[in-house]
Amino acid sequence: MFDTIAAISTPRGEGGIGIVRMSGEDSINILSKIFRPISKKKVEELKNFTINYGHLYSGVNLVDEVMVSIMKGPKTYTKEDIVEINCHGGYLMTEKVLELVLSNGARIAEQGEFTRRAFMNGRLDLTQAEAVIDLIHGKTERSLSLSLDQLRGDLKDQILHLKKLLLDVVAHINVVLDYPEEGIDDPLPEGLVGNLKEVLETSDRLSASYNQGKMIKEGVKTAIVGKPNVGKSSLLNSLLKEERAIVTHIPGTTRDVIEEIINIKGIPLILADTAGIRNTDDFIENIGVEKSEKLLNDADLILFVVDGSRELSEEDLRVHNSIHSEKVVGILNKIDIEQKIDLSKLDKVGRWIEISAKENIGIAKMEEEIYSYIVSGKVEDSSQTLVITNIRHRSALVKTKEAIENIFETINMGLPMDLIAVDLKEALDALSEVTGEISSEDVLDHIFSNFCVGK
Ligand SMILES: Nc1nc2c(c(=O)[nH]1)N(C=O)[C@@H](CNc1ccc(C(=O)N[C@@H](CCC(=O)O)C(=O)O)cc1)CN2
Ligand SMILES: Nc1nc2c(ncn2[C@@H]2O[C@H](COP(=O)(O)OP(=O)(O)OP(=O)(O)O)[C@@H](O)[C@H]2O)c(=O)[nH]1
Ligand SMILES: [Mg+2]
Repeated sequence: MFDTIAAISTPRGEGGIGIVRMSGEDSINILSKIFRPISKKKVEELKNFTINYGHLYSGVNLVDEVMVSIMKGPKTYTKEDIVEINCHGGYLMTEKVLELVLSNGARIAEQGEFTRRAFMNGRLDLTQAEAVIDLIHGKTERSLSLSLDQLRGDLKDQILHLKKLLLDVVAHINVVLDYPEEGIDDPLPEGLVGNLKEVLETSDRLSASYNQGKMIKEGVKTAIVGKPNVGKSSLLNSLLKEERAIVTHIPGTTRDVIEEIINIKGIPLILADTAGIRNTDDFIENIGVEKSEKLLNDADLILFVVDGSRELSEEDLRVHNSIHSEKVVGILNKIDIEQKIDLSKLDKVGRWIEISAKENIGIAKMEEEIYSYIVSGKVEDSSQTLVITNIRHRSALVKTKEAIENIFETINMGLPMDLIAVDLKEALDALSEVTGEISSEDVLDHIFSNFCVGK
């Protein structure tokens, strides 16, 4: 049995209501020391799954007028007894209510400790617990919907299904080993080879889905680069539909990196407008240029902007030389005025999108093209197929896949079947890591430390 924990579960600051939550076997006893229901009933007599109006007292002193939810385990969020005190919101009031339960026997909860208990007590598996944190951090509709699928248990069910397929193979091998007359040298039955194939295909598909999942969850780091004065800041402003960055006719206007987030069809783009890249004697501008070049390397996507109304220059070529062709989209700006540029030397750019940032021409089409560029080949319809968003899951699924590949090698070489037992165990262990059936304190500490207090 764990001790009784307490925390403020609502955000700090002023709000209509604040919730102080307790979980553990002492919760109701602690409540009985501080809560007087208006019904005059004793706290112990209050019915399970009720919400009760009354007052909190510290000794004889009134602390607040509250509503208290009583939920007795095991059918609760943590499977333990839970008491939720709904007090008046406000920084000081919620703090005082928390102090009151702490001074009556509860201990302050660590980050994520309620959800950790839900996991330890078996109400959630680790993928579901991770989904809870993702829900709280989720910033787009699509990331919320992936987290909700995971909280519902979609990934857990898939992993348990894969484990079941492998356990069938394990059972067969154990029989062969126990009764050698079955023939260790006989090939694995067709059906069980099918099991292994399914595990291989699914672990491969799921681990590959991480690229898409990461993009939906964390966004695409997008750097807007180009030589000075081509219209990078104007482009940022037109994507944001807001005059965010300073635009002037003077080259070298932007010095620092300006970061803003936009959302294209549910995928966050973390846009960075950068200083125009050129050789300059200006000390401050030079720092900006260095930052721009660093961003070029870190970005998932580069919007390389050129000015169509001017001839191609050495400065354009310098930027062109420092970009990676796999992640660049060309933006041909200023198409509203006479065109002079020859793009043929900029051969790292596979696709050019024509716009006028100043006159707002081609912006919607550009968003479409950027979207299709970032999702090309990477995104399936994520409402239909399972997508993972967590690198921990990906590493384990890659381990699974590799273990099964080893098994197929063993089979193809016609080696005795008992040799695959080790790889089977490795695959099963990796799958158990995903669901948390196998987990270390360190891994759990790491996962739950990303939670909010009170979750
Ligand atoms: N006030 C409040 N709102 C909240 C939560 C909470 O803990 N408290 N939640 C916290 O994240 C979320 C809701 N999630 C919850 C998940 C499971 C259970 C629960 O009691 N489950 C029981 C079944 C209860 C029943 O059968 O009626 C169980 O699984 O055994 C409660 C809340 C969002 N809103
Ligand atoms: N005609 C025309 N002018 C544009 C267009 N886009 C930007 N400009 C003008 O080009 C000049 C430079 O624009 P900025 O957006 O500041 O260019 P930048 O690339 O951010 O420049 P630096 O920050 O100095 O690197 C301004 O005078 C803009 O009004 C366009 O589509 N058409
Ligand atoms: Mg600028």
